[in-house]
Amino acid sequence: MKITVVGAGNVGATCANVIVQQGLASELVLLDIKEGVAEGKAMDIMQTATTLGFNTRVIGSTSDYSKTAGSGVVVITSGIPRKPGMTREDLIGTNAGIVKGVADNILKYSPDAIIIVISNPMDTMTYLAYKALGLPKNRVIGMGGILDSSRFKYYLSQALDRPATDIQGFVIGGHGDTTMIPLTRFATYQGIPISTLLDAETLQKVAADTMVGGATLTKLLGTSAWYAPGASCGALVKAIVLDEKKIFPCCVALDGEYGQSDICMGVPVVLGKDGWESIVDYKLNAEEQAAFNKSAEAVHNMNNVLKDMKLI
Ligand SMILES: NC(=O)C1=CN([C@@H]2O[C@H](COP(=O)(O)OP(=O)(O)OC[C@H]3O[C@@H](n4cnc5c(N)ncnc54)[C@H](O)[C@@H]3O)[C@@H](O)[C@H]2O)C=CC1
Ligand SMILES: O=C([O-])CC(=O)C(=O)O
Repeated sequence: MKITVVGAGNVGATCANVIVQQGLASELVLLDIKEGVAEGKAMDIMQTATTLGFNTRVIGSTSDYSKTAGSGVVVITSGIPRKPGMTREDLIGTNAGIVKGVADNILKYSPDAIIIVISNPMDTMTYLAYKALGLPKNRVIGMGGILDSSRFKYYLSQALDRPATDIQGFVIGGHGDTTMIPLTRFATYQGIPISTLLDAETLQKVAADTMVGGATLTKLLGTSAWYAPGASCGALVKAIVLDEKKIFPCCVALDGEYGQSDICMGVPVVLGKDGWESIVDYKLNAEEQAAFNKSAEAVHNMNNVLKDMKLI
């Protein structure tokens, strides 16, 4: 399958590298507006082919969307990242216009593509892509929940002093410092409920650390993270390309599920060749549903900014 990654910065280039190293694409196009950067990174990745043993053709493009024609999956990472002290929501003024322009161009050349949105504020950028493109809802997916869940499992593994790969855990809701919802009740260590292994105070700290996981990295790095975001996107692409039918929390258009409509938010979905194929109902308790509703209110408020910007 031909895959395009728009934005050849930290996240886009990492994501492209993950996709190529796993042999998920026959051809991968990396596109950026910065003259020569996508071409340079594509060439650099291609020069790992003999060492790592892959045969994907990696092509760089400076703003030439004709090179992306016929892509089956398109990942959108274009836009600015936050700096320490900022929220993801602070990026909307710059990134909304960028995402809208990119999405329009992508659709012209790849009308059948499944779109994965990464640019922040991701829930609102996914909603923008969904509304602006008019694609079937299963073909627009925001990446956030899988990353937040990997951070949740990381913090749980630190608290338990056990490997993160032996831990299951999901984060749903918005992809914001205050809107994400680590589902502590559902977290398990090889089938054992984690609530029986860690005290309530530790669990609360794990949830709080998870929610500000991106901000913590931004403070350390001076810009936001890229290895885990790139790997997370790679896992979503893999599930689509290989029609895996795996469950990942992704930001998708809700139509009554989890009590919300006219919004894109993180819920567990089954991913396969058609994009997200169904939403899994975790049957939230009253407290979890209240948190989900509060999260949705904040996301709706951000989505309304798109109307003020006359983008939808
Ligand atoms: N959803 C998630 O979980 C995550 C989202 N992000 C978001 O992803 C975005 C990218 O982050 P980074 O890669 O770290 O930033 P970066 O600054 O390293 O790269 C962004 C790239 O987008 C390019 N770009 C800007 N406007 C463009 C346009 N119109 N067309 C094509 N390319 C364009 C820039 O030239 C730059 O190379 C940010 O908005 C960040 O907040 C980052 C990590 C995780
Ligand atoms: O923290 C940020 O701004 C980037 C992001 O979404 C993440 O790493 O979760």
